[in-house]
Amino acid sequence: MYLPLPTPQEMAAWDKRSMDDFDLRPELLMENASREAFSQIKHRFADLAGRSALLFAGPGNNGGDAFALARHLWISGVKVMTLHSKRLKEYDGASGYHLSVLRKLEVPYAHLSEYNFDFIRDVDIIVDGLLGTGFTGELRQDYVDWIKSINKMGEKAYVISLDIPSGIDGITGEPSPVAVRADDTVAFEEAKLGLMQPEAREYVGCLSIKKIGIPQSIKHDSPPEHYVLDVDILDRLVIPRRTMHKGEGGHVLVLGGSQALSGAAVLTCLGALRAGAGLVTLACPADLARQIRCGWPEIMTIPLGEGFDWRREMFSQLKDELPRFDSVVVGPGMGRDDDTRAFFCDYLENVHQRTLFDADALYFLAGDDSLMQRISRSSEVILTPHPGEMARFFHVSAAQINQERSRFVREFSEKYNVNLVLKGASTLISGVDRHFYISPFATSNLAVGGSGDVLAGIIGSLMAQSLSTLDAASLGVYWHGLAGKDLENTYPFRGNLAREIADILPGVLARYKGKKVGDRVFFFC
Ligand SMILES: NC(=O)C1=CN([C@@H]2O[C@H](COP(=O)(O)OP(=O)(O)OC[C@H]3O[C@@H](n4cnc5c(N)ncnc54)[C@H](O)[C@@H]3O)[C@@H](O)[C@H]2O)[C@@H](O)CC1
Ligand SMILES: Nc1ncnc2c1ncn2[C@@H]1O[C@H](COP(=O)(O)OP(=O)(O)O)[C@@H](O)[C@H]1O
Ligand SMILES: [K+]
Repeated sequence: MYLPLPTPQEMAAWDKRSMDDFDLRPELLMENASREAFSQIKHRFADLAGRSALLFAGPGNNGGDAFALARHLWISGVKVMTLHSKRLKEYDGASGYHLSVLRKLEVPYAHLSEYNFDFIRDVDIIVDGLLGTGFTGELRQDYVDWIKSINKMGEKAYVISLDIPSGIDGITGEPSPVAVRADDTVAFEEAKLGLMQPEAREYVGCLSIKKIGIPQSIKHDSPPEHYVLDVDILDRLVIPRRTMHKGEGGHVLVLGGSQALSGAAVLTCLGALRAGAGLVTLACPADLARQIRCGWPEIMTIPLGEGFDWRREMFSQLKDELPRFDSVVVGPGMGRDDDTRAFFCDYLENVHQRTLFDADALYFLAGDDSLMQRISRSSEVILTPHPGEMARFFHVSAAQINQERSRFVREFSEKYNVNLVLKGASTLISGVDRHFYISPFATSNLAVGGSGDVLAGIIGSLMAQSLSTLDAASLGVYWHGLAGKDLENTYPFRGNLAREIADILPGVLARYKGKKVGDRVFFFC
């Protein structure tokens, strides 16, 4: 449901405790790691004998993984050349041990700085064991050159990165300044946080997570801060009882829409209905409600006041009705004028405890901290900003938010203690439990106007179906991402409508729920 995403520091602490508390020798963990990488290569090449492999071994334990892997390839009849970044005598510990075995087997090796890549004609397999979780800062120039050579040769060869593509920052996922472009990355024990960041996507290739024997109790005692959502989050949705009635599906109230932006509110309602809400009611200015009712018979409406504009006094019409709804989504297409703001302020005085704030509601909240104070520490409310909306809370640009997504989300959570969904590729969710949950999906098919309105409807619907707010957010973000990914098949060049995201929700759920994907991160190819 939630796969751990340790930072390099968290991972190093687990490694250390395995050795200190359980006497697990690093040579053993390295052997396990290399065997897992070996089985991934075997999965790609039916017959390994006679193939050629070039292994890049860096100065640390990542290099040691490459030495151990070189042995497995050699024994399988692969023509192996191992390139090491340090002088042979400088290798010690587990890496030194695996190197010594390699030398006894007389596996060919050469010092990287003395090796001329011009001699390489064709190579089948390139192993990137240059740098793993011990990589920090910017790459040294010789590493930049080696990585560029790997990428050049990789245009015609299969490239596998051990643990993480060399050059990728283990936290931010950014190439620093270049990184290996892998076909496969085999992450040892757990995927490192950087691998899930959008910046890392084009380098990681297919990601698989392979256990190397770190005791569960260690991970349990020192859990990481970040997790990635996995496909079995869909199991939170149970098959509906045949005898259920619509009231059991939950009743969502949407407060949104304005003359210029009626579509946003409709898309939210549609998202809620397609995500299984039994009933969806849209409350909006009366003339707008009349228009929407004509086109959308499935959406119930509460026409407020008269005309097309929101007014403060309209809230009195709604106030006593609020308790009959199971959740409320407020903001999509609502508009930002002063009268709308006044209505919104009145709503905040009487806020439904299961409220999702999106779009224009976020605009009002970001502009006035006293409004945020009214909902802060409400464990069941949720805010769903995109980076631009998040930026307003911090008086920075959307680009700055995207550069340090976790930091801003952490600061927001510490200040207000509410649930938050920071949208965009690799959407980040933070619950009042202070953990971070990352969506594995980066897909341009979701980057279309109205897509976020649909998401708000999905999460609102799940909140109305009695999931906890955090589960509703996690499941909603995953389901929405899955729909976007599925649309890639039909619309590889985009062009899908936001309403199509909503329309395929029940279908993708039926197709993917319960699907076993083993140790491969779903759709991370
Ligand atoms: N017990 C363990 O610690 C295990 C570690 N394993 C492997 O070991 C890796 C971590 O090993 P290490 O901690 O030795 O780290 P690395 O193998 O990533 O190497 C770290 C070394 O890289 C060099 N380096 C760091 N930043 C650099 C930069 N900007 N430019 C050039 N060189 C730089 C430094 O010499 C540093 O000592 C993991 O990613 C994994 O592949 C696995 O073998 C499993 C067990
Ligand atoms: N490249 C992408 N990969 C994954 N999800 C994306 C991507 N681009 C946009 N999204 C998702 O699409 C939705 C867009 O929401 P938003 O920006 O609020 O749009 P709108 O206001 O038009 O509805 C969000 O859920 C966001 O996470
Ligand atoms: K690597």
